[in-house]
This record gives sequence, C-alpha cells and structure tokens, in this order.
Amino acid sequence: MGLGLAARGFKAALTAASWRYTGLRAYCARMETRGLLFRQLFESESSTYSYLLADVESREAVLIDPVLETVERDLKLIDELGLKLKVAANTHCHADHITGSGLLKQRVFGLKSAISVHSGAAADIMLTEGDKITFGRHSLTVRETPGHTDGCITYVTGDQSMAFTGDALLIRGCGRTDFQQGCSKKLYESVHQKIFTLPGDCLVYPAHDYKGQTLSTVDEEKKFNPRLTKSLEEFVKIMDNLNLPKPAKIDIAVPANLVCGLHEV
Ligand SMILES: N[C@@H](CCC(=O)N[C@@H](CSS)C(=O)NCC(=O)O)C(=O)O
Ligand SMILES: [Fe+2]
Repeated sequence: MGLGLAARGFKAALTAASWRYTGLRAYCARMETRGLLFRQLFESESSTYSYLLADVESREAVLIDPVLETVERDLKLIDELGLKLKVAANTHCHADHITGSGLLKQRVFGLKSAISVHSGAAADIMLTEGDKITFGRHSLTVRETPGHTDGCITYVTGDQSMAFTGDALLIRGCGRTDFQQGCSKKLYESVHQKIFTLPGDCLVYPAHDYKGQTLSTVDEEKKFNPRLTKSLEEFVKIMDNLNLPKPAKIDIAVPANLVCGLHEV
C-alpha cells in the first residue's frame, strides 16, 4: 500500500534531517583525518553560532564567539573531547548577546581572550590584519572586515578552506550597519575585497543565522547573496532601508562586551 501524503512528507523530512545529521558528522570526521577537530555550536536565544576548532594531536583548541549562556555546555564538550582551550576568539564586540570570554577566562586557567584592536574592547590579545592564532599545527589568520562594526574580523584557516565571518557576511545576508560605527560602504568593500577573494569552495561560517541555515560557500554567496551581489549604490540603499528593531539586549551587551563579558580581562 502506498504511503499517504502526510506520511510521505514526514518520511521526506526525516530523511533530510538524518542526511543533514549524518552529512555533518561525516564532514567533521573527514576534517579529523586532516588533523583538525571542528564543531559548530548554537545558542538559540540570540541565534548565535560558536565554533570549536582543535588540533587532533596536541588537543589545543580555539573557541570562536563563545556565548555567556552556553559556557557550561561548551566546557563540558571541551572536557569530553579532552581539549585544552587556549583562546576565546571574538569576531567583534557583539550587540545582541554577552560574550562567554570573561566567564571562560575565570573557568579555564591560562585561557586568553582575543578581539580586534579596532573594536574598542579590552582583551588579552588585540588582533590586526594578518595576525595568526595558532593551536597545535593549525592556525587562524585575521582579515579585517569592518563595516558592521569598526572592529569586525574574519578568521580564515591556514588552508583557506574555512572562513568565520562574524556578522560581516551572513548566509544570504550581512550584518546591519545602523549602529556601532556601522558603515555600509565599508562593509561592501570588506566583503568584496577580503571574503569574496577567498577560494570559491571556502566554507563560510557566520556568527548568526535566523533562518535555520548552517554554512555557505564563497561561490554561493557571490552568486546568491541578495545584498552583496548588487552594486555598491544599490547595497547602500538596501542597508539604509532595513528598518530593523534594535537588538533587545544591546544596552547591556555592548558595555559588557567592551570589558570582555562582565568579567575582568
Ligand atoms: N532580533 C535580534 C537582533 C537581530 C539583529 O539585529 N541581528 C544583527 C546581528 S547581531 S548584532 C544583524 O546584523 N542582522 C542583520 C539582518 O539582516 O537581520 C535581537 O533582538 O537580539
Ligand atoms: Fe553584531
């Protein structure tokens, strides 16, 4: 007997979900054969992605954009995987949530926080263009990508196969430019000069996604991003007319993030 319509839909959804799950697991496993351990982590209230990267051999690890509310979850995972967390690396001074960097520093001996020197925020490591964060045999190179904020940076893996773009480039979108020194012209130039010049198959991992997507590629965004495929003039017009409500936590998040997340750096 054939499946009913609803049952068929359910089966298709299940197959897609399990494919996504096994696909992601297979992808992580494939990277581990290259000596890089990788996990994408999600905080649902702010729709923020954090990224855990570690050297399989030395177990040294970096956590990109940790969130205060998920510090205990992340520490448990780091402990379970037997990793030594070296750096909490921020892509920018976030306006919508408090970074986990300060609390992590209290919990992990020797851990260093990192942020751009242009962010106006305090951290142990103040980053500029070309700087490298090293963990075991791996490293992340800093590309300055201002525009959403002055201190936005993109972290790129040594083989240029992954870029952690913060809020500069989101999947089929980009960070807003209406507060925190935002400048749409600067953002357009940053994305075109510093991200779209990476290899086409370089995977793009943003700091947020509001539509349930997890990653993209440079080629995909060059082709399908509805804002950044436009001319500069059209882009500026789009950004001037987003009319987004300001992030609910902006008044507590920005001051906290300027001091690395409520805690002493
Ligand atoms: N509703 C959220 C804030 C959503 C928001 O403004 N997101 C920022 C990134 S966090 S600074 C953004 O740039 N969005 C771009 C867009 O096109 O949505 C909250 O209240 O926290
Ligand atoms: Fe942001």
